[in-house]
Amino acid sequence: MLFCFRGCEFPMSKMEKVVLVTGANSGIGLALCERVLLHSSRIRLCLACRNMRRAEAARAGLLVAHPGADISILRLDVSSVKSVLEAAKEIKKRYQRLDYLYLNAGIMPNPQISFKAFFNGLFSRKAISMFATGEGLLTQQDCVTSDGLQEVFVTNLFGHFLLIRELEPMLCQPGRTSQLIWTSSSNARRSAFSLEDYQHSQGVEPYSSSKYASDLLSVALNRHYNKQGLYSTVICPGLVMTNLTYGILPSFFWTLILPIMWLIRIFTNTFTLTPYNGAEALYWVFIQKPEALDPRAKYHSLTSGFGNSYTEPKKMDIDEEMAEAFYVELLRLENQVLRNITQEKRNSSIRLQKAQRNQDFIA
Ligand SMILES: NC(=O)C1=CN([C@@H]2O[C@H](COP(=O)(O)OP(=O)(O)OC[C@H]3O[C@@H](n4cnc5c(N)ncnc54)[C@H](OP(=O)(O)O)[C@@H]3O)[C@@H](O)[C@H]2O)C=CC1
Ligand SMILES: CC(C)CCC[C@@H](C)[C@H]1CC[C@H]2C3=C(CC[C@]12C)[C@@]1(C)CCC(=O)[C@@H](C)[C@@H]1CC3
Repeated sequence: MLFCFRGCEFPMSKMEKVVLVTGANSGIGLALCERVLLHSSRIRLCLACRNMRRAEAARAGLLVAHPGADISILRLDVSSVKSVLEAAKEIKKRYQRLDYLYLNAGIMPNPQISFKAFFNGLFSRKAISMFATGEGLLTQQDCVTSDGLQEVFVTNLFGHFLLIRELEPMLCQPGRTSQLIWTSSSNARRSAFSLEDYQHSQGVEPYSSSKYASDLLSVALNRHYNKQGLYSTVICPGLVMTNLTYGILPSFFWTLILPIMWLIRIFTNTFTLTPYNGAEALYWVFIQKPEALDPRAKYHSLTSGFGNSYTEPKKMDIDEEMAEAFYVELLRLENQVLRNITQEKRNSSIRLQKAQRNQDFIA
């Protein structure tokens, strides 16, 4: 099918926008896919997930409601450098453009609630903000990946950074804009982050640190890439019932206290609760002109006491110099991991040659 555009004819497929969502097989990512498909049938959607069985199930579910939609799946484990490099290669092979890259995959491993802090906070002036941000209530236990990186840092931030860097030529094309949209959090806190330990190997709040890191990085990316037509935005989905929150407290408990949470919603509009409501700001950003978005604002999904969803920007607590210094550190780390991968490849090819020689000798 041909489509007329400014006097020249392009095949329709070239006009379709490409949307890639990491961690798209459940929760907020999946709800976003649903909303994007409801908005337009003329998009090419790619679900980038670490588990192909779950990805296929999500794709099948979306196709039931949107038969004929262009939905593909891609293997991507953002915590593995090798997987990110392979996925980037595959994306470049599959698509000629990338209009929206949703950096949504995220983890909060082994969360522990401080009930003492919760009850102290409940009877203080900070009660509302405690419910909105979860500040001081949660700690996590992190671990180190086979690449030698802190798991929360690499999953929530660095794997995505590598992906952006690998896809740079696709994302920065003349005469066209592309958008990066980070699923950050109101739990992001400056005091949980330190430039000296940006992977948060020493602390107990890697989640908060990684989300603050994504806020910093987004500001730096805008500084470096806006001129090339690439725009970065951070959003917070609010408190949403997903596998992530079911890791904090069991799902039956959340269901049990649902009436209490509806009540709390009267005081804080951050209890979006459903993935559909949580995806509000991610979708809102999708339908905006990227140039019109504030690079220093976080866009929050909010839901009123009556259940109406809307998006509101709030200025972030970001220092430009710190954002820049962090960006430089990430570039350094990128160099280091890429060098390691090259070395590993060299070593394995030497091992292969050795094995071949041994084989020839035995034979
Ligand atoms: N729920 C909430 O209240 C809030 C969530 N967020 C953020 O929203 C984002 C989505 O989380 P949410 O929908 O809540 O939770 P889910 O657990 O439902 O979704 C997380 C998604 O990320 C994927 N994922 C995790 N690790 C990796 C990895 N290494 N490589 C690729 N994919 C991975 C998961 O895949 P798999 O199914 O295989 O585990 C899943 O698809 C996260 O970044 C989270 O931090 C922010 C604020 C509040
Ligand atoms: C609501 C109940 C009566 C009691 C629940 C207490 C806590 C377990 C929650 C209160 C605020 C919640 C919260 C989060 C997790 C669960 C709470 C601490 C998050 C930190 C989850 C992940 C995010 O990214 C944040 C936006 C959430 C902020 C609020």
